[in-house]
Parts: sequence; structure tokens; C-alpha cells
Amino acid sequence: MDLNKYIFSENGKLQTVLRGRDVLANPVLNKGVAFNKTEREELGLKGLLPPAVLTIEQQVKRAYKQFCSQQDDLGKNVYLTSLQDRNEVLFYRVLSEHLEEMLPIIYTPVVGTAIQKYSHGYRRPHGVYLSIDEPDGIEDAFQNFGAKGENIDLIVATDGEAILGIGDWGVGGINISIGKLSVYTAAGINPRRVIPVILDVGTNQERLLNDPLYIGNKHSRVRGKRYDEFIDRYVQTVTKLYPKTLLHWEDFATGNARQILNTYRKKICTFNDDIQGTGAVSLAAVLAVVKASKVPLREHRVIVFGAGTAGVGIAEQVRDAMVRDGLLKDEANRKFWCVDRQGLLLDNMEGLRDFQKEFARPAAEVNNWKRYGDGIALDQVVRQIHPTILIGTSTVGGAFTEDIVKEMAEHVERPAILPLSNPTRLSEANPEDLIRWTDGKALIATGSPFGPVTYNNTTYVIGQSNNALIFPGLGLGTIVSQARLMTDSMFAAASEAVASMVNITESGASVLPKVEDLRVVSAAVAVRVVEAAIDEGVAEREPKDIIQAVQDAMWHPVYPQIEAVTKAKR
Ligand SMILES: NC(=O)c1ccc[n+]([C@@H]2O[C@H](COP(=O)([O-])OP(=O)(O)OC[C@H]3O[C@@H](n4cnc5c(N)ncnc54)[C@H](O)[C@@H]3O)[C@@H](O)[C@H]2O)c1
Ligand SMILES: O=C(O)C[C@H](O)C(=O)O
Ligand SMILES: [Mg+2]
Repeated sequence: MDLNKYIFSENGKLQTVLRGRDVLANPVLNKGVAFNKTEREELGLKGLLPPAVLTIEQQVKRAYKQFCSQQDDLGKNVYLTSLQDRNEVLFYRVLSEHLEEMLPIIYTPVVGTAIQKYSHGYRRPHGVYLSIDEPDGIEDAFQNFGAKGENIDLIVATDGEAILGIGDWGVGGINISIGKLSVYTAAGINPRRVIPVILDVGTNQERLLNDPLYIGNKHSRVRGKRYDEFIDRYVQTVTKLYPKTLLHWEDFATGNARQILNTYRKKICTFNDDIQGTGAVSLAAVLAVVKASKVPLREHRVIVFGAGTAGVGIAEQVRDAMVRDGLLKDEANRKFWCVDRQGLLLDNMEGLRDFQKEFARPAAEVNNWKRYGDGIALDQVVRQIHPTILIGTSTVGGAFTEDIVKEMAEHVERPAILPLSNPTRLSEANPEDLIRWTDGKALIATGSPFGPVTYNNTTYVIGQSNNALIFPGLGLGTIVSQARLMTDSMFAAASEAVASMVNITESGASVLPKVEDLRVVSAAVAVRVVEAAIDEGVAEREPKDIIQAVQDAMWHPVYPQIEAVTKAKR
């Protein structure tokens, strides 16, 4: 995509100096057989397209049929990716009209499979590939991408080390940056104003290093000073080239995720989706649980199983909400029990990570608890504390067993169970089992999408507690307010906005809005985020009519009129 070759004119038309096959080869300009007679004439397309002119609605029908005729989910992913690379507007139109069905294909869970097969399935590049072996090439790479400074609002970057729960996939990680950006656009972010990035620092996966077809850097992951310098070089370059851009970090391994966030969160407009986006969507689910269970937030007892990036990110935001609900920070910390590989985290354990420490329980408190090995396992913690909320961010599929769930359900009216690990096979439990084991009492939200469950004549809609419900609205609100920083209160506002869109009174209702309502949810989130940014004094732009400003900023998948010009005016 070369943005120097076409520009938006003030009245929303696209103008281009390209002609003929170059137009058809450009996914931003290409409308395929929807180019009308005049455009075909002016853009030099005569004879390059079959004669009939179809409407976008007809193209959507055809594309959907082609999508359905694919053999399997990966085939569907490949089909949609090719469509995205061929005709961007059509791709987003098809996606927006079939969001429930297609989101799991371009995003979680199927994006995970596409990432694993990236080098073998590779067809064409998409985004910006930065190599740690060429740190001097970062600026050139963005220059070659061709976007002008004021034209970029958002960059999603990953180093591919902790993709979903499937680990290190090196250069294939670019597909999570692309997938997240597709979700942003399905929600209303302009796809021409974003860049997906892979920071290729190597991989520690032997399978990739020994694969002759692997197309990433073929060496182990670079760590330490060189890694930090590379990240800093990236940040310095993008903030210089695109001074107003929001930097989104995705799927970094725990240590790097935290360190990067701590280094930059107070300096630039940035956030870590796995820590903060996940925390915010989970808090939204928890706020709905509070309503449904009628147990005040500060009285909940929360187990976090898997105290890594996402798990502790969730604990932090739910804890902060408890503080807003009247508890002191220390009191609120005591409402959490974090269980990791070594069992329940205790304050006398060696090797706790800095961010885990405030949630570690006093060792004295568990002196009389049964231990079956060195540590205190999840089932024992459940037995001892009678949790009201059980969150899974462990990547251990099936970890919430029948025994554990039944034990939990015995002591609380509405056990809230959130198996959040992705993709689907890593979910700590299956909603159908949870409903059966708890006789329909469980309040459930999962990380990957699950269909509704019918049990005893009630249909239970399973909410998807995935940061996808949060980051697009957060991004939109941040862009609309041109926030200098992303503050904690912007995330809290986002959670409250999502929670306010849930009607939990009906039996079987989901604790989160439906993913098909992504656009509506994101607009509502964006409005609250703009308000929070203004209240915090970080907004560079303070629109009078925030609702309208958000609407005006939202992109729609409709073909723009394209004008052939001889020279781009700028
Ligand atoms: N639903 C969402 O929006 C969302 C968001 C972020 C992450 N996630 C999912 O959460 C999972 C974790 O992601 P992360 O980025 O936090 O990874 P992470 O590696 O930072 O955290 C996982 C934690 O689980 C622990 N763990 C592993 N095996 C365990 C075991 N047997 N018992 C107890 N603890 C164990 C690890 O030691 C680690 O601390 C992934 O599957 C990811 O897809 C979901
Ligand atoms: O990507 C997702 O589906 C959510 C989350 O960011 C994850 O890493 O699992
Ligand atoms: Mg992630």
C-alpha cells in the first residue's frame, strides 16, 4: 500500500495517479467489477474487467458463497485474507455483515492456526516487518510503507513470543497484529490509518528454526540490552514519524510486556492489550456478575488461575474497582487468591514476579491447609476460600474440573466462572459442562467464542470475555480525544460502558454484550473514554458533542468515489 500514490480529497473521494492494472492491484482502490463505466474509462480499466457492473451488495453475496464453499476454517481464513489483500472495502463489508460467523475465522481462535502455518501458507506481505538484525532499517521500513505522519492513528505491534496461549511463533505473529486491526476496523476504525507491525527478534521454537521454509529471522530470541534498544528504537521512530499515533502492544511474553508498559505508559499514548484490555473486559464481566449475583463487588472472593500477563492484569483492574467501591488497597488485594504453576502464590515464595507480589497471600494464613506436594493446588484453594469468581488465564485446557466446579457451586448462589484462555482447546472449561455441573447457576464468560447452551429449557448465551470488546472502543476514544496518555480511568470508563450495555435480568442472559454488536459497543465505549480523557486532562481535543464526534470518526465499508488525477495535490 503506497499512500503517496492516492490521497483522500476533502470531500471524501479518493484521488489517484495510478491507472490500469496498478489500480486493480491496490486493495484500497480496487472495487473489482463494481467499478462503474466512468471510473473504468478514467482509470484506464477498459478491457481489464468483465463487462458487467455489480453492486457491492451483489459482490457481498458472491463473496459469502465463496467463503461458505471453503473446506475448513483455515481455508476460510485464507479466503478472507486474500479478499482483504485484494479489495479492502469488500472484505470489511462482508465481515461486518457476517461478524458472528467470520470474527472467529479472522481472529480468535482460527488466527492462531494461521499464525502456526504462516511460513507455509505465506502468499503476500501485509504490514511492516522490522528485524532486530537491522535496527537502522526501522525508519526506512516505515518510509517504504509510505504513510504520511498525520495519516496514521494506530499501530499494533507484537514480537510474536506469546501468541494467545500457543507461545512463540516468531514472524507469524504479524497475523495477530493484522487480526487485531481487522477487529478495530469492524468496530469503526479507518483501516487506512493503521499499521500492523512484527518486531522480529528471532524465535526459540526449534520447529521454526529448523524449518527450511520459515521466513522469519533464523536465530534464537535476542534478549537484554539489544532487545530493549530495538524496542526503544521502534518507539522513538514511530513517535517521530507519526506523532499522534496510539501504540498497541500485543502478545509479548510476561516480562517484556510489563517492562515495555512500565517504560512507556507515562510518556506516550500506549497500552498493552493483554494486561489492560483484558483487565478492562474482565472487569466489565465482573460488574455484570455483581448485578446478577446481587453480591457487592467488595464482598467477592476471586481466584485467578494462571497469574501471568492477563491474570494479574485482571486482578489489578478488579482490585482497583473494589477500591473505588470503598475498600482500601490492601483490603482489596486480600480479595484475591492467585494460583500459578507453584500453586497458591504466597509471600514467602522465591521467584515471584514483581507484579505478582502484591497479590501473594501471607504464608501464615495457610499453615493448616492441606498440601499434596510442595504447593497448594487450585482444588484446595477452592475448598478453603469458597470463591465467588474463578478466572482462568493459565493456558491449561480443562483445568476447571467437575470436582472443582461442583465444590465451588456448593457454597455460592451464582458461581462466576471465566475460563479465558485461548484458543478454544485451551479453555479451562467448556460452558456446557459448567452449566450442567452447576445446574444452570454458573455465570459464565469465555475467552474464545462458544455457542449457546440449552439446559432444562433455558438457553444460556455465553458471553465472550475477550479484549476485542474493549480495545476498539478504547482506540476510537483515544483517537477522537487525541489523548496524550492512556490513563487508568480511561480503562475503568471502558469497563463501565461495556457493563452498562448488558441486561442480566433475563434467565440465561450473557454477562457481556454480543460480539455482533461490536460497533455499537465500541461507540459507547469510545464516548466514555473521551469523557474520561477530558476529565483527566490528557485530551488534546475536547469535542463539544462527543457522541457526534465519535460517530464522525467511524469508518464505514462503502466504496469511495475514485478520481483519476495526474498529480497528487498535497
Ligand atoms: N480472553 C482474553 O481476552 C484474553 C486476553 C489475554 C490472554 N488470554 C489468554 O490467557 C492465557 C494466558 O495468557 P497470558 O498472556 O497471561 O500468558 P502468561 O504466560 O503470561 O500467563 C499464563 C500463566 O499461567 C501459568 N500456568 C501455566 N501452567 C499452569 C498450571 N499448570 N497451573 C497454574 N498456572 C499455570 C503460567 O506460569 C503463567 O504465569 C492465554 O491462553 C491467552 O490466550 C485471554
Ligand atoms: O487475542 C485474543 O483473542 C485475546 C487475547 O489478546 C489473547 O492473547 O488471547
Ligand atoms: Mg493477546
